[in-house]
Amino acid sequence: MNGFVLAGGRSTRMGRDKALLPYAGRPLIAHAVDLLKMAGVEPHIVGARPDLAAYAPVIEDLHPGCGPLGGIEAALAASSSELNLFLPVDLPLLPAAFLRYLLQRAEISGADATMPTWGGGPEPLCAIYCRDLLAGIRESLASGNYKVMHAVENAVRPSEVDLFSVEAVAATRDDWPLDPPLRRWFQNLNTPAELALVS
Ligand SMILES: Nc1nc2c(ncn2[C@@H]2O[C@H](COP(=O)(O)OP(=O)(O)OP(=O)(O)O)[C@@H](O)[C@H]2O)c(=O)[nH]1
Repeated sequence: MNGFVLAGGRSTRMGRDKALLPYAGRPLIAHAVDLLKMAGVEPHIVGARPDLAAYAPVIEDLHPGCGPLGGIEAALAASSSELNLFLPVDLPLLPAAFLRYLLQRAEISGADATMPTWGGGPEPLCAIYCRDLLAGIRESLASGNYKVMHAVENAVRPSEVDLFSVEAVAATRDDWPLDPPLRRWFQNLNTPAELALVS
């Protein structure tokens, strides 16, 4: 299975490139690529980032400037896998055990999209998408709608989206790590203040 770190963002809120931002002594991109490897998927980086090629093969967006949806399009277009795991570059506290669960869940359910919700909201950049979503995603891009959630809903029938609550699943599992605590797993680092909170 292929895994993709979305790394083509502009990091305007952080004020410096998030992919190369040091966290626990290593750049965020290194954490994200290692997370994919620990989950057992083949890592790739998506975005106009030839400077990150030492970490994993880089795939450039086919339609730059469309945000993460442009990265998802390029990844699905290049992928040889039926199922594809996506991760943003700025979630260093997410445990590999959760990604392994996500993969297992997608393989068992056969859903076209497998997506966690956390704190009541969907996490469409930390999700598994079937390659067949490409056509629907391209329709959204062509119509100028770059919202990932909208594009996924457009690309699949609701019955084919497996949207599940991380908190509800966590309550049933005793093999998920307690450190970092669940409330921090999806804490993405958008601003210097958010970075300071986890440093
Ligand atoms: N491939 C690709 N990835 C993107 C693009 N825009 C954002 N991303 C990635 O998507 C994830 C979430 O992006 P955000 O943090 O919301 O956006 P950002 O542009 O990095 O940061 P801001 O400029 O502060 O909004 C990050 O991992 C980004 O690197 C894009 O145009 N192409």
